[in-house]
Amino acid sequence: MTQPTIAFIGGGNMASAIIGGLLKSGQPPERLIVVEPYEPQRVKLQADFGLTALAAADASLGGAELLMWAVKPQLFAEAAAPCAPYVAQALQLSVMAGIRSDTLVRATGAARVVRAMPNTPALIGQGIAGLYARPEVTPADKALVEQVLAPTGQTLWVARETDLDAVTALSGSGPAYFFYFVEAMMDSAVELGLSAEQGRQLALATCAGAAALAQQSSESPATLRERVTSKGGTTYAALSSMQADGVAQAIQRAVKAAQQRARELGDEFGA
Ligand SMILES: NC(=O)C1=CN([C@@H]2O[C@H](COP(=O)(O)OP(=O)(O)OC[C@H]3O[C@@H](n4cnc5c(N)ncnc54)[C@H](O)[C@@H]3O)[C@@H](O)[C@H]2O)C=CC1
Ligand SMILES: O=C(O)[C@@H]1CCC=N1
Repeated sequence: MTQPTIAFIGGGNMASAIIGGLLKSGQPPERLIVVEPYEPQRVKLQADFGLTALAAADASLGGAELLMWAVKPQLFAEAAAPCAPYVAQALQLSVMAGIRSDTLVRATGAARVVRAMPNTPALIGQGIAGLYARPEVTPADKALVEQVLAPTGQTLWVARETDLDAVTALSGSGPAYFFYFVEAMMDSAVELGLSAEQGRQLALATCAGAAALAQQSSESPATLRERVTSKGGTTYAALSSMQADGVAQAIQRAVKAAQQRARELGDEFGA
């Protein structure tokens, strides 16, 4: 596939993860445009990627086939206004949480819009991004989006835009749930007399190993859990304690709270 010209509006964490992956996969840096108003971040982009970032939108955006929106949702309207004169013909790809595609269409005048919900393991090429395409998006557009995101990890298309709120709650925010669990494991390690570093090593190796086992095994996570749980043994004691504390229900309530907040963000910024 020929390499498209891609413009990023916002050159922060998420954009940098995607730019890093693109460059590694052979995208020529001269076909990347980044609009980034924060000077120290422009200097960093230059140092890390050899890119020259623009301080503000200009007519060079008109040469981009793909416009990638990677600003905070609160700043989208402000960021979009100066870009709008140049970008209506391009395919739009937004990673912004809570900016609905209708809002993007209104702000840019573009019809072809894909929304993505990535997650931070994208930084090491092990993310997963949920994707939603408006009906105007062509199969070639979808292939381009997959090509651009491939270096950051897996992709998963959803049929309805509202499904992205669930994706946000599962995999967008999910890394934070996992880190929270690891933090709690590390605190327990210290309480049990191990050092924090020993706790970190044991907790992370266990979680990484368990995740890899679950991915590679043909058995369900429930069956794999049962295999660890000897009757009357230590795991049984721990899982019974979790069950008595309603841990599964607490996780389900937390994920629903994230989904609800994603909906609210859409209402807030789509008005
Ligand atoms: N961090 C995460 O786990 C995830 C973040 N996202 C979404 O990605 C988007 C970007 O997030 P991050 O990269 O973490 O934020 P960030 O704050 O690292 O990057 C945003 C960048 O936009 C720049 N910016 C501010 N005003 C601008 C303007 N008017 N024009 C152009 N650029 C402007 C900022 O200087 C900053 O460098 C957000 O909308 C967020 O919802 C999506 C999935 C996961
Ligand atoms: O917390 C947030 O709103 C963003 C979206 C998913 C991860 N971070």
